[in-house]
Amino acid sequence: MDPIQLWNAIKQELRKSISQGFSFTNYVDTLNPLQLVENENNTVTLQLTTTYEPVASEWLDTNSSYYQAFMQAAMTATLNLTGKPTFIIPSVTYVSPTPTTLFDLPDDQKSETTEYTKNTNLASEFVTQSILNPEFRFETFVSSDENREAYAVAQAVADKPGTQWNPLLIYGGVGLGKTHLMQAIGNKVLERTPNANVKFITTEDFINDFTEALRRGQKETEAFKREYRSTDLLMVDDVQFLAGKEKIQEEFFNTFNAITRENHQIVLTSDKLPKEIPGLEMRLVTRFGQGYSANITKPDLPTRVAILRNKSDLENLSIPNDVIDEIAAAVDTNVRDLEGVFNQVVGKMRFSNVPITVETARTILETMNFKRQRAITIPLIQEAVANFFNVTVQDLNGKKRNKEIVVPRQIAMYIARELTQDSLPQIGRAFGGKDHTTVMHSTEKIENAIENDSILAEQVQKIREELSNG
Ligand SMILES: Nc1ncnc2c1ncn2[C@@H]1O[C@H](COP(=O)(O)OP(=O)(O)OP(=O)(O)O)[C@@H](O)[C@H]1O
Repeated sequence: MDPIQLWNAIKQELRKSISQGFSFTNYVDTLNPLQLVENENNTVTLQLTTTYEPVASEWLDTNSSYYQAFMQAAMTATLNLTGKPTFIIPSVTYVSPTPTTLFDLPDDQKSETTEYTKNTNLASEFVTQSILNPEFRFETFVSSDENREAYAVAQAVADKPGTQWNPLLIYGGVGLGKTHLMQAIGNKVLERTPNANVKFITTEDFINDFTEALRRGQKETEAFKREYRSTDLLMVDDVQFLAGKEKIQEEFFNTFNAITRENHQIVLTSDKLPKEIPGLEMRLVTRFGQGYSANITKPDLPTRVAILRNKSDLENLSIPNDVIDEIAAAVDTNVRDLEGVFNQVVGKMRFSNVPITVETARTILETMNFKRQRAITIPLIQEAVANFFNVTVQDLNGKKRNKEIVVPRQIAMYIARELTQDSLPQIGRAFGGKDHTTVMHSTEKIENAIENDSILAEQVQKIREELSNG
């Protein structure tokens, strides 16, 4: 097979699964076929090159949607070309372009890349380049009760960065849309002010960049500082990973101060409130809390249905309502999982002739280990804890202060915090209208006690198992 002919056939297939515009232009059209290499295990590697480093790193990730889409497309393309599907593996290598950064591209190519966040002209080559996902916009985010506050304040920040809500901290469990909302701010700011110095990075990038700068010496450390501190909008994902890293926290603190001093904007995400992150220095806890902290919780069933419907409309697909209901009812973990199942269903629609019915959806759900399962709710936790300690649910929700009741109540609150997405005030209300500070105090107490009390740790574990076994 000729690599160029093969690549063109694969590209044609990829056009159907990778959204047109930015994604296709950057992640597919910028690749050039080099050669085909046959491997020992009957697979063939298609070597491709790109002059964009971020594109190459995205293709390195075998879990990325581009990589997955490629595998499917290659099967169909080889089937069309040769009559039998062949297992083709993409291998994308970065080659240095003559113009050295995306921003040195000729003007006619610049417009295609404007959605890349612009780093400063000073961009040191070891500092992580920031890329925004162009699909993470306010328009593609389904706003519901669980994220309404975060959505509203994110829009306010995008409209007037560096004014009132600084920093904005978006916190909540995995896969609930924190990064999406954060990048929506970046995309909006860049749309209005294309020259703004907007930087999106993960906490891990910050740690790696700083460590690398230190390793390289003083000049590079200065360059690192200049680059990070001169941003107009700095977005840092997953700041809980700063925990326990003193030197990094010090640098982060200084970066934070330098940016906010200039009235430039910082947006952070975290899996919990800063004061609940063990090993985060008090001065950072205070700084992170000085702007606005907005929580995102797990979407309920109607929201999950709305998210799937929205995705299906955006991609111009006609997925039957009962299929959407089936998926939404079974996948109650987070939006990322919901999208994972949705993509499988879309893949089935595109690559096989099987009609998408509730039955097909169920098979997909089963292979992905999702079945209509009972969600762990606060009432279920209360019931399990009450049975375990031989007290009543009324006791847990009441006001009695004797140890036999107080400890199970604290354990129930602790497990509710751990296994549900409910916020502290929601948990407080479910326990007979207790204040959120009582819930916080109780969960901290159990969290600390568990470390030294193996009996307590075992009791909590048994209740967890009881709950997950249903
Ligand atoms: N309300 C929503 N509307 C539309 N899409 C959503 C919504 N919430 C999440 N998503 C989608 O779900 C996926 C996961 O979201 P995202 O990456 O923002 O999660 P996260 O909270 O940052 O997770 P993590 O903590 O694991 O980084 C993304 O593809 C995002 O677009």
